[in-house]
Amino acid sequence: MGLCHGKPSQIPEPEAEEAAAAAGVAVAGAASPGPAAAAAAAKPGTPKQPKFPFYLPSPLPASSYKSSPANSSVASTPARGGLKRPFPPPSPAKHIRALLARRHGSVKPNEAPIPEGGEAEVGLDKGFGFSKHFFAKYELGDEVGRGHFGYTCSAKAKKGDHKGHDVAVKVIPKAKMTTAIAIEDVRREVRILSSLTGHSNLVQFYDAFEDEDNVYIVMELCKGGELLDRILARGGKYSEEDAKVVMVQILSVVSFCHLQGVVHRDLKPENFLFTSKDENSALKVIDFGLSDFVKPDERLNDIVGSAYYVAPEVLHRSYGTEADMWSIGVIAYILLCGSRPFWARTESGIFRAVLKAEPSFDEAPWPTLTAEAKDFVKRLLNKDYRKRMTAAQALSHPWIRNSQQVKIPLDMIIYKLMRAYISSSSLRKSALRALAKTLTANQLFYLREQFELLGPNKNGYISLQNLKTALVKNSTDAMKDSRVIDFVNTVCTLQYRKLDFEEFAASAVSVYQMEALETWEQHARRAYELFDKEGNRPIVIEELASELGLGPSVPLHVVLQDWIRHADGKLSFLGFIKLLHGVSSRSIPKA
Ligand SMILES: Nc1ncnc2c1ncn2[C@@H]1O[C@H](COP(=O)(O)OP(=O)(O)OP(=O)(O)O)[C@@H](O)[C@H]1O
Ligand SMILES: [Ca+2]
Ligand SMILES: [Ca+2]
Repeated sequence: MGLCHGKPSQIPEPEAEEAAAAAGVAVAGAASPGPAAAAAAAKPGTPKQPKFPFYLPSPLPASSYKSSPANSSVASTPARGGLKRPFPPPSPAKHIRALLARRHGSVKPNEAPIPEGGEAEVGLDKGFGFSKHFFAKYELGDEVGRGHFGYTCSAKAKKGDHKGHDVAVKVIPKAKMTTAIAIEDVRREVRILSSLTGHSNLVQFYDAFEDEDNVYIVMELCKGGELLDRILARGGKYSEEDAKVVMVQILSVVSFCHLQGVVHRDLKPENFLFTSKDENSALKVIDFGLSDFVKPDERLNDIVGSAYYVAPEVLHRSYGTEADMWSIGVIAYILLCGSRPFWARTESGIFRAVLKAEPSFDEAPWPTLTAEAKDFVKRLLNKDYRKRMTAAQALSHPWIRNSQQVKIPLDMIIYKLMRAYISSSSLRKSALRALAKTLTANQLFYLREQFELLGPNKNGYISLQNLKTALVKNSTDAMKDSRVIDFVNTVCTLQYRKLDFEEFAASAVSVYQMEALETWEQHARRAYELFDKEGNRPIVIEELASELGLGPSVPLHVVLQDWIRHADGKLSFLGFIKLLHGVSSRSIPKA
């Protein structure tokens, strides 16, 4: 395989960055990050950041970034304390050090060589059960890219279905698989990539091979380079219209993965490739090396991903598919303004910014961008994952929907919300029904699309069985591994009457997401008025306590006195809001 071998494509970052890293970066008002993040960030210093060929070489001190055209519009999270520090343009993101430590058995800077052999490897089974005949079927060509775990070459198929065609081969050296976790990750990467099929924005998997030295993942060759290249080639910024074209493709494939129960966990511009050099070329997601299966009601806890793109709840070690939506928010922010929303010179500084700092929307070009673009990004970069848009909701957002032809996909959040609704008391149901009556046309658009996807009968009703039918229509092999179907079965077996659109809307509205709206107060007040007219009634304290999951140790009369109106014993506005949230709000701490 003489043609395709590792070439040193990564050059260290400017020294100025390292010096600042050693000095540490101040994030105004930064409280200490969660214990997990603190542990991950415990080591001082930052590994050398690889430099991208398009990255403007800057031997100048950090302050002179300002004069660089690529940085003229930078926003600065750490600058909130007073010091203005424009950000350098995006560069390839490093994986989180805690993740690398887990995989390689010790904390090492990104670029440190992985020891070949050694104690950690004793007894590791590096057999994958893949065919051993890669070189009989393919002729390896030039290297087309590389990452931390492997390098990718073009290759020509010598026989089989793709005979004569160029393909891409990701070569993952077994010498790099020094822990059982690292091996398991490669197994999962192949399993996920091979089971997710049929989406036009997902790189097509063909085959997997292995020999003594490597695993070879054969897939469709994308000839158009990484999204990061194009962002940098454009000097960092996309027009809103161009950014939407990129966003639609990202959201479409990510919504597909999420419905299948796969969370990517490493969404960043380096992991999206264009199929050709053409301006309008399709975009494909690659690199499922950190992906995992996740059930809709499951929380993952390993710290995984790349620092600039990692969601706050990942650092808190409790997350699901919403973590990918945060990363998409970071990508959208970068596309629109050319700089990273959360930036610092050290990993721990980035984590502090992610956990505590609000990205700037005040500096150029934000004031010149549409209110809808800003709203779109803000609703992805919400630190509370429960308030963040899902991929299907983001596709329904007016910023996207008003100018792009998009097919709204089925959204698993609907299933989760419906399950909670069905097991709620009739009092909470009527509170939600009042809230649903205040929904705006935009919000109703998304819900109507979801209702249609569930296949209502000619009288306009759906039964819980429709939830299963709709999901099965959209399933791939990945769903078997993710056990999404098991979750949906638990919803379908609940006993409940058929729902018309009005009740469906009440069952599928997310109170948390509505709280994130600027107009929330108006929605809530209006809904309370409606509820007061139609659903409010005198409350027995014990009933309310059980509705809200308050245990016997809680002094009910003290806690609940603000939630009940003294004049008539009915729910107060505060009580109404508590009721809307229901029991689940008590089990999850506020972010
Ligand atoms: N199908 C493909 N067609 C063309 N180039 C590809 C393809 N797959 C990967 N590449 C190139 O190889 C690079 C490395 O691939 P990949 O991201 O899968 O490796 P990795 O080692 O897991 O990366 P990371 O360090 O991000 O974890 C990509 O960034 C891209 O430039
Ligand atoms: Ca990658
Ligand atoms: Ca990877």
